[in-house]
Amino acid sequence: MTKTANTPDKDALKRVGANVRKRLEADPKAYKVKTDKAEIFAIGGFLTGAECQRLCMMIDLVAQPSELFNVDYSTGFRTSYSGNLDPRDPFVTGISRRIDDLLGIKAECGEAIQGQRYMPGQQFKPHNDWFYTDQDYWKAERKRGGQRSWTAMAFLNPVEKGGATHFTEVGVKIDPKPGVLLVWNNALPDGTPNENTMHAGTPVEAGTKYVITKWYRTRRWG
Ligand SMILES: O=C(O)CCC(=O)C(=O)O
Ligand SMILES: [Fe+2]
Repeated sequence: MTKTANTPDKDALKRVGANVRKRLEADPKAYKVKTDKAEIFAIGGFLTGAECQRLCMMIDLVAQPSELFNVDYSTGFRTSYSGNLDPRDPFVTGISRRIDDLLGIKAECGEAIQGQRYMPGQQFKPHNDWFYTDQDYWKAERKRGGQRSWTAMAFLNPVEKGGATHFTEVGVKIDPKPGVLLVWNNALPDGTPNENTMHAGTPVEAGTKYVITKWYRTRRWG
């Protein structure tokens, strides 16, 4: 078998990686994390304070234990509460479009925005957002959009203590700061999954942590 056959969506991941990279590198608001292991960018002030507050309220309405209500493929160590935001809500649609525009990825490739809330002691242990294509779940995911390309994640509130996003292989910890959007390429420039994107939501020690995440597929999602 060829390498491409072993790495589904490789060419598409390579193409979207290059497009998004070019766009972010030309964006003065996007700060690139200084590492050659992964493509990670931070955009400060992506969401206003009012938008963050509204999103936190919406998350409280939909949040359910992540491990019970979401098929979590990559880890059994996700103790936060989470839930999808209603994609038909005009406010949610607006936020979603802004993320699509920032990255220049077609809206149809984006999954529904997921909200997540961590209380003290809760965490999301180290995992990759890309799918392991040798696992059973891949049979379904292959047909509903395929491999994940980029991830966008925004912090919505200040956390009293803990709750940093830790890229364990890169060795970078990003403290929650409301309105900051993190985006990263789950693939390498050649379109293969990047093991160095392993990351964790470290335990919240005091306070509550709210985030939204939007994962993009290489093809139309759903
Ligand atoms: O909460 C975090 O810092 C990480 C969240 C995360 O890894 C995800 O939503 O995929
Ligand atoms: Fe993740």
